[in-house]
Amino acid sequence: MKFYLSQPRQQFFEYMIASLGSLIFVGVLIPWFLLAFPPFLFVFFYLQRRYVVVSRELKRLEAISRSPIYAHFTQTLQGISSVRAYGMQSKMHDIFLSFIDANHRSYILFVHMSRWVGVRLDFATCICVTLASLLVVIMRNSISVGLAGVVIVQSLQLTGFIQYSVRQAAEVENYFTSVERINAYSNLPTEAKPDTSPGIIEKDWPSRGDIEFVNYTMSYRVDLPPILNEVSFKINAKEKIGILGRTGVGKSSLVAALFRMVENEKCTGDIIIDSVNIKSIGLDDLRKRLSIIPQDPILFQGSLRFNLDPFEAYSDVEINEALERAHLTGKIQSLEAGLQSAIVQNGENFSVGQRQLICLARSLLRRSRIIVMDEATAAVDGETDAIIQSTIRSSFEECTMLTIAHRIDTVIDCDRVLILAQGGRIAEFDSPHRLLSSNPEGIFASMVRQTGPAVAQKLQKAAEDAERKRIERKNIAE
Ligand SMILES: Nc1ncnc2c1ncn2[C@@H]1O[C@H](COP(=O)(O)OP(=O)(O)OP(=O)(O)O)[C@@H](O)[C@H]1O
Repeated sequence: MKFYLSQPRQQFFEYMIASLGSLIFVGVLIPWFLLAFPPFLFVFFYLQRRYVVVSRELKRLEAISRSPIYAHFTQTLQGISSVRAYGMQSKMHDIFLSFIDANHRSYILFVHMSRWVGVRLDFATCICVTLASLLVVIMRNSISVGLAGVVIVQSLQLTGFIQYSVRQAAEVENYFTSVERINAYSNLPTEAKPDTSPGIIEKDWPSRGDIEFVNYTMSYRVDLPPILNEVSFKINAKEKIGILGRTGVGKSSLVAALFRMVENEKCTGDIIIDSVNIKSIGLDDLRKRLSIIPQDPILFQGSLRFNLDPFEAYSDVEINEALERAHLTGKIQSLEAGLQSAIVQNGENFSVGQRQLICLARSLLRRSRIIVMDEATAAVDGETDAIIQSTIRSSFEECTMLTIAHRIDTVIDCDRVLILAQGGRIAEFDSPHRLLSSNPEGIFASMVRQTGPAVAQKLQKAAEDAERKRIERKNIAE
């Protein structure tokens, strides 16, 4: 920005002063030139105005059509293994070329426009210099040969300077489309303000961890149909809830609603956590108090320590303890720099399983009362899944947990499973054992049956065991 704005401006002033000097010089020697010059000035600026009106729009179109090229290129690189696996190389190549074509349509017109104005400015310059030369010839008796030469050179310089100034002024205006784009991005509608919520929530909110959805409806945009439809259910503190449903029924949307990721006029109803309506508190407050271990674990470029504790709120001892509970101590000890080890963009120097465990350690460190796992073990091997499950059982006993699962065995020992059905409504919500025994024709029972007789039997046994343990725990607590 500095380059585009300051350099042309500085040059513009330099050239204006030089042009003025030349004009005064030529005007003193051949005053008739002063009369002939203003129409040329008018022609120069007329051409500039005509040029800018079109070139500015072309530059804008060129800039807008350039972003998809970079985005497509980056996305293709990131997903190169999937592109190769599905044999989509030529399709991705064709899409890339179509983006380049779209960009070049405006770019070529922009170059043509520059030539259009260039030819006309050159033509006007030639006429102006020819006129100055003619005036010198007419006045040959009153000025010396040397001065006549200087006049022609100065008039050449004068028109050259003015032509250059006209081009620079147009360039500045064209480059301002970049400023306009930055402005457009900074004025995009943002999510709700992350203001704090003084007096509404306690310092340790949510201290119990019960969650209630009351007639909650959610649409991603006002012009789209609702994904969640008048959903109402209550999760008690410390309960472990499994969320199941076919792909696309809105399991992740339920989590998005809990974190207030989507808010518009078509999102109605309430979500209450520990007697506080989450609508009434600041986003920062809400999101800091909940933890999520997402499907695609996110790590940032920086040190491992920064990824675990970006706000430097915890000591190394606490961080090491969290890493130990997440079964990561061995891995960290094998790294030369320990907690200061570098993590590259997207954490690609760690396997997906290790990234999941780092996210798990992050949640352990924050000691949130409410933990959400969005198909957290979808992309890990059985061994890492077992580590994660055992860490969850031992470390999150006191937390309310919502687990979006794709494997039924991940949620079979949950206190209750919530089955979402098409149309964004709750089809079933009870303990796995009760759903299997009292509703054998239900969705959950049919999901279990689909795993095959041997696995279904195992699952049924696991559900029974979990139910028995739960009753025992309840009796002890009472
Ligand atoms: N950002 C979005 N904008 C518009 N529609 C969306 C968005 N995210 C998801 N959807 C749509 O909402 C519906 C529910 O998506 P969601 O991801 O919540 O389902 P899901 O049950 O979690 O699916 P999966 O098991 O595949 O993860 C889908 O039809 C999806 O296309």
